[in-house]
Amino acid sequence: MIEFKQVEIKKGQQHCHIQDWVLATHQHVCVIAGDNSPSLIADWLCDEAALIQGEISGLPATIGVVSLGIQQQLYAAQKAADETDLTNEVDPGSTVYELLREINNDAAQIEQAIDDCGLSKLRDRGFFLLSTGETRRLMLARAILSCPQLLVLDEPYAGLDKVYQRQLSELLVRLSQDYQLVMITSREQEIPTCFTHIALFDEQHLHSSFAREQWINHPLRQQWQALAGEVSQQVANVLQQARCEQDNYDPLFAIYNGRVAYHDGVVFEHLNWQISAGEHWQVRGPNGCGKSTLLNLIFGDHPQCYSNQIDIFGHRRGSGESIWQIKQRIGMVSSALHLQYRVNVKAVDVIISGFYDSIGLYQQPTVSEQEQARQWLKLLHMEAVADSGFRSLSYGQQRLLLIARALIKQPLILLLDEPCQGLDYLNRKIVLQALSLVASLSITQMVYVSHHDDEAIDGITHFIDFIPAENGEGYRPQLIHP
Ligand SMILES: Nc1ncnc2c1ncn2[C@@H]1O[C@H](COP(=O)(O)OP(=O)(O)OP(=O)(O)O)[C@@H](O)[C@H]1O
Repeated sequence: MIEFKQVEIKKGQQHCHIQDWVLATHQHVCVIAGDNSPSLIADWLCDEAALIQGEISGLPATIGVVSLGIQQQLYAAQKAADETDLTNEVDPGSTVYELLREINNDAAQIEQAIDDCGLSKLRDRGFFLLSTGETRRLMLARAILSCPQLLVLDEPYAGLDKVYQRQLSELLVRLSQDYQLVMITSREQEIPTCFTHIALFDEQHLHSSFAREQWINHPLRQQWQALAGEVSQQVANVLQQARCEQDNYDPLFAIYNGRVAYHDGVVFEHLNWQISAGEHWQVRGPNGCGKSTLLNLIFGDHPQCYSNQIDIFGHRRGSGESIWQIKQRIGMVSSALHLQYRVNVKAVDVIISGFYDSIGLYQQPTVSEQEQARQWLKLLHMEAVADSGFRSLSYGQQRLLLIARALIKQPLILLLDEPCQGLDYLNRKIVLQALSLVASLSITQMVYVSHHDDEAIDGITHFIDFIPAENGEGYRPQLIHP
């Protein structure tokens, strides 16, 4: 059995306190939290956080960890190995197969992990080219290949499409027969049957642990739900008050016969779509169908922007428009942006950087910009970390800052590519309810991506579904609207 006694784990400004916690060998524990503190356990297991007090005993010799923190580590290692700055080429990163072999050389075990995690078509694809869900599946395969006795999974469902969510649940049930599982999750709908116990964390402390059946009526759950309603309303109020006169465009964006393809095949084609005034859209479809690609075509960051016929805010893309003026009217939150945001500027400056569309802050902000950023920190209950470095914060706190960064400039279009990834139970509820208010009050127009049914945003009535093409080559869009 694993035992925590008077433990305090610390990383930067984050703490996790566990007075007394015993995980019996037969228990599979699901951790739910009102903050990101339990992620520090995963961080400590990867030498990314320090045990500054107490004792943790009974840990097995091999432990596998899947977390967004570990993914950031691998991204940093791959970037460090990237020497293309010298050669002026784009580095795809190590291939999926190389990254699996790095963990375990046994060919049969690698094949099993490839099969379990749906990586067979991706074995030769470079790390930097993988989509969000493809990267998550790679991280899971690496953890399984370490043959762990204990598997710690921090938000393993984040980024997985519906098919792989189901496959992961089945896989966890199978793995639970051989390994002990600890899963940190903000998604109560997605707790596989093999989890027998729940541990609740609140305000950086282990609050309680109990049998799974007691969760649904737990008082803390009701309390969090009420709090989420209150805070999300405050967020919507601030956005509504700050609203100023903006130019009107109709449509805001249009793409004609859109197509994206690489040397190894088509991602999607035949996309005729526009965002008309007042519409909010959700883009749906399996991992790798081109959702993030489409959002990057809107944002202007995709290399195939100019081989497509695109109109944005009344300009034909590529007709001499100022890309910065266009970007100023678009807010973006995505995992790719999160991974690229590797500078260690102060939390308050991360929010201000939204005004300048920069990663980091290189200009002297105005007094009004500074005041607005402070107001956001207050709303997010993050005033205490205003001057802390971005990198010293938890993944979820970083994500909240990036959401505020996208909203602060009152964009005409808000691109939200799985915005809730990494948020804890409470903040996920706050962000989703706030976005529902933002959509129904038409404060900005949204293009939203999520794979999770419980992350629906009220007010979104228009959908693009990417479905596999009949000829087996890539995906075809299907537009659904009232
Ligand atoms: N340079 C490239 N060469 C080949 N394939 C690429 C390249 N860049 C991206 N891809 C592939 O394009 C596909 C679309 O990627 P995209 O990130 O848009 O998918 P997605 O629908 O957002 O997926 P997810 O649900 O996992 O986030 C992926 O299969 C990705 O691996």
